[in-house]
Amino acid sequence: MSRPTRPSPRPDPGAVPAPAPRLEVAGLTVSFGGLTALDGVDLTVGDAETVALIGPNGAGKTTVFNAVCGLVRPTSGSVRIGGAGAPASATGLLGRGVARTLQGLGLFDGMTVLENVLVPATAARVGPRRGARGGAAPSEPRAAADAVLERLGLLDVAGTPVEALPYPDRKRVALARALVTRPRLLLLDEPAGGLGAEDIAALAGTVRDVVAGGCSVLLVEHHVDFVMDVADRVVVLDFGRVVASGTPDQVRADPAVEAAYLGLVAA
Ligand SMILES: Nc1ncnc2c1ncn2[C@@H]1O[C@H](COP(=O)(O)OP(=O)(O)OP(=O)(O)O)[C@@H](O)[C@H]1O
Repeated sequence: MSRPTRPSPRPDPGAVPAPAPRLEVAGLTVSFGGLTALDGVDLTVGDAETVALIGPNGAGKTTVFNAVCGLVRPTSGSVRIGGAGAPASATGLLGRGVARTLQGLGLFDGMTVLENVLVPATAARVGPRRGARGGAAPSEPRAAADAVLERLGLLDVAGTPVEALPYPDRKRVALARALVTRPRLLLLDEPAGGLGAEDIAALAGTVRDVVAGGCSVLLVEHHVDFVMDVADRVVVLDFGRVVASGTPDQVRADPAVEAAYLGLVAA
């Protein structure tokens, strides 16, 4: 005897749809000629969440960032920021509330600390889509720049040419330049690289403050202790594939991660 079929539930027309994740990467594959740099990567970053992307050199971490920023085109798969496709320009990213720091810092030598930080603050104000991300574009670039320099302890060197500063201070300038636009999604490429223990502890505090303010963070980092300290979730890449993901404790205990990465770091 066949069972009576249960009517499928009808969608509730009054239901509020769940908000899209701040960042959703689905099935992302990127090939450079014959080299598959990313192979079906899935990754999400929720509201006010810190996700770390780790893996050995060449695993594909920076390529994920570049795809999120629209700098490399996916061979297949998708990148969605707040539910919409990745913009293809720097001002488009600013308008969507995305900011990024670079491994190589990318500061403008010959310009002061303040001038460096004013560049995106001004662009966020005059960009074509200001306010499109929900209204956080700084209304007054100078005030926004001063506020972020004070927050990061850089006010005293605001008038100093960036190239005259020691490396840890230049790294903080790069972070200030990203934070001045009050991003909703912050991409940090090796933020702890080249820093000593004291600066790494300060950086961890800044990341926590930023997240407490509602920003989501995706970071690429080789400094495992820093990652385990600040990340809510960790995604491990190896040869362009996700080999593990979970809380820091889950990932630390995963033998595949030990084999692919953590063992190498400890060695
Ligand atoms: N524009 C490009 N053209 C050709 N190959 C590239 C390009 N960008 C990256 N690759 C290759 O793609 C692979 C992934 O590189 P990617 O820089 O994303 O790795 P990564 O995990 O960020 O490494 P690292 O930790 O050293 O920064 C590497 O084999 C790299 O040589």
